[in-house]
Amino acid sequence: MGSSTTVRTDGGASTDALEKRVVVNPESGSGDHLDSVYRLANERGYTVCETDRAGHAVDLAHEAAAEGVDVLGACGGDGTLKEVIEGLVAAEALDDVRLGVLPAGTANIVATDLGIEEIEHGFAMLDEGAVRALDLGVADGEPFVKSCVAGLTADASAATTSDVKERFGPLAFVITGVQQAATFDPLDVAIEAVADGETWSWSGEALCVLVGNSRRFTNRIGQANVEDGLFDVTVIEEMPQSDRVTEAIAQQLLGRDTEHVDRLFARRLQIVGCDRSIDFSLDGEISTHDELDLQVRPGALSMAVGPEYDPDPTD
Ligand SMILES: Nc1ncnc2c1ncn2[C@@H]1O[C@H](COP(=O)(O)OP(=O)(O)OP(=O)(O)O)[C@@H](O)[C@H]1O
Repeated sequence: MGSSTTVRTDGGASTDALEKRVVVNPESGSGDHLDSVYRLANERGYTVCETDRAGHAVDLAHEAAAEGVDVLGACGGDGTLKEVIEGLVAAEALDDVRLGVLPAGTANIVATDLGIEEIEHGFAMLDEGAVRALDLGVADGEPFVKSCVAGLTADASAATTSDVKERFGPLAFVITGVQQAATFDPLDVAIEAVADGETWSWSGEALCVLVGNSRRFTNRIGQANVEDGLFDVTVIEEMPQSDRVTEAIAQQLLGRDTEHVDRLFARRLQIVGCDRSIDFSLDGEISTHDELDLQVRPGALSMAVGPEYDPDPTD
């Protein structure tokens, strides 16, 4: 199967003859999904491979590709999906595998963005739903689907407890971020972005740089356009403490542009830490870099989506 735009919708060829597998993280979310995953997988002709440690889904996805699996479910949260994609990238098998997320994590942000409601729905969409060619983000060779975040929110996302994540979902990161803002040391960064042949440069003190692939962070948080070949980039400048909560509320809840927030679209982006290395959160996984080069691989993922998925969400 290639990565053409809409590969198949309801009523297309049956998946019965295809090799189908699920990679499942038994520990993700509330950790009580394994029985139903085995039952559904059995009913639908999928083999199941369980992870037994962090990072294991990378190897299992790589093996699945090497063994000729055509349809692959990633069952867990955003971290498990990221690892599965990493395995497919390493196996150079993105073009050969139809991928689906079977949400069993805590926040399940990517599943929500793709309109996949829960595990059984994920199986149904993987077997019978539409498959779209979605952009993949790559940061210094490492793939990500949802976002790459530098600064305040990277700290916040590492510090956010699963209890808070469970209660507030995507807003948890913002809430924790605002709580931490008082003690946060801003980033001294230089950013260079390219879109449509034009270069945009910014340097100065920022609270955070938010690079969304399937996710946007400003003008109401939610799904970004994940088929436009562009990142949705937000730079939140250092600002007086008194403005922070007001601007967060204006951006997140009221969907307004504000003075200290810059937003642009880019297909390539370089972020350099000028006075120290920067912590980046790549789909929730933290790593430290002096500089990071981000690129979009347009339409690289063939992913099953649900009926609520919007190929072109408008502001
Ligand atoms: N068997 C395992 N034991 C312990 N950790 C595991 C195991 N399998 C995977 N992991 C790790 O668990 C981490 C969290 O998984 P995941 O992100 O899928 O779930 P979550 O954090 O509950 O959900 P979300 O990311 O949607 O909030 C991942 O970083 C993954 O590497």
